[in-house]
Amino acid sequence: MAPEINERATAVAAKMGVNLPRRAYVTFLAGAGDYVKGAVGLAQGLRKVGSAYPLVVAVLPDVPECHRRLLESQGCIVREIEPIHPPENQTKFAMAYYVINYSKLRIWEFVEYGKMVYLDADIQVYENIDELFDLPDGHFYAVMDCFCERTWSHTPQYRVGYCQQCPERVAWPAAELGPPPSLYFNAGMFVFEPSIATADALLATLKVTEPTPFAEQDFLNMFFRDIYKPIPLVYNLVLAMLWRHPENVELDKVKVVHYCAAGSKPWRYTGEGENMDRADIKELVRRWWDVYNDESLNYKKPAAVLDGGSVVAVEAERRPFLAALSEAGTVKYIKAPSAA
Ligand SMILES: O=c1ccn([C@@H]2O[C@H](COP(=O)(O)OP(=O)(O)O)[C@@H](O)[C@H]2O)c(=O)[nH]1
Ligand SMILES: OC[C@H]1O[C@H](O[C@@H]2[C@@H](O)[C@H](O)[C@@H](O)[C@H](O)[C@@H]2O)[C@H](O)[C@@H](O)[C@H]1O
Ligand SMILES: [Mn+2]
Repeated sequence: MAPEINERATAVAAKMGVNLPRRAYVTFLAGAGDYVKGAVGLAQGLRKVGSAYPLVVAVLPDVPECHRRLLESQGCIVREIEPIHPPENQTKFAMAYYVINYSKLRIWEFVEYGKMVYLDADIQVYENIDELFDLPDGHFYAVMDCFCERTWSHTPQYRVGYCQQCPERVAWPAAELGPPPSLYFNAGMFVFEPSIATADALLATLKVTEPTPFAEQDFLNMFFRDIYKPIPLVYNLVLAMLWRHPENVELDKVKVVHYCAAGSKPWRYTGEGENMDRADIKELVRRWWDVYNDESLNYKKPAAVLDGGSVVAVEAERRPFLAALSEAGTVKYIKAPSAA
């Protein structure tokens, strides 16, 4: 079912006193730069795989009007969020711009949705992953990260060569360093349940938590440690896995690709940078551009539009689902507007 119909079905069902669990994908956009291409590509990718749920884009105030209109023209639901700044301190973030990523935490306030799947804007979805919404409530689902890239050089695990992706390669030196680190997820993709109580607890805890190099990713790992459940790597292929742990990757089974390795953002890709001249990276970048450039994936206005609270369907697009609702008198068919 197209996301718009799903949205409207939920709205109509709610009017009938039936509460369908509202579900949506959500991404985060900051600044006036080129990450908007990532968000547009993600909207098209989700459409290409037939996702039943809409894409919400949480935008910081510095996202320009033209980028918001562009996202809406691609069927996205644009929601402005207030920035979140971490406590002042001298932390050197792994990437200076990571400081803006704390604002991602605002998505817990999107309580009009019962369950959401967060995806970074540098992620692309190549196979339908709607099944993630059916994972049992009460847990935080995400894919385990890798500690082998230089971005981890500040950590003890990097220094001793330990990685959770292959704990048998170098055993954790418990005698010297105490218990091994808990399972740690990449925060570019996760399944969560919005809640004001959780949003308040996140903000209150952040106020008294020292920022660390991986910013909100470190913070989320600390906050959700007790309910974190790893999900298969097919849901978030952190590109470095291709050269750090190829034995853990079956590329033809991967559903979601996360272009987070330095130099791999498709809209900035030049082929320069470590590992960027690999054939698999070139192919994944090409696939991203195939979706981004596919005009047939552009958003088409839905057949059913809300008109002052009731669902009005355009005759030309009589759809079984809407026809059923029209029997129930909840949908009124109107003549298809003549082509402008
Ligand atoms: O200038 C920026 C930088 C980051 N982001 C958002 O913040 C997310 C996290 O940053 P990034 O993906 O670059 O981090 P990485 O996964 O590469 O470490 C991005 O995917 C975007 O959704 C953004 O919108 N504008
Ligand atoms: O703000 C911290 C960011 O931390 C994560 O990115 C990292 C992490 O994956 C490392 O393991 C990689 O080595 C590194 O390349 C990559 O950038 C998230 O993808 C991103 O959404 C965001 O939370
Ligand atoms: Mn990312």
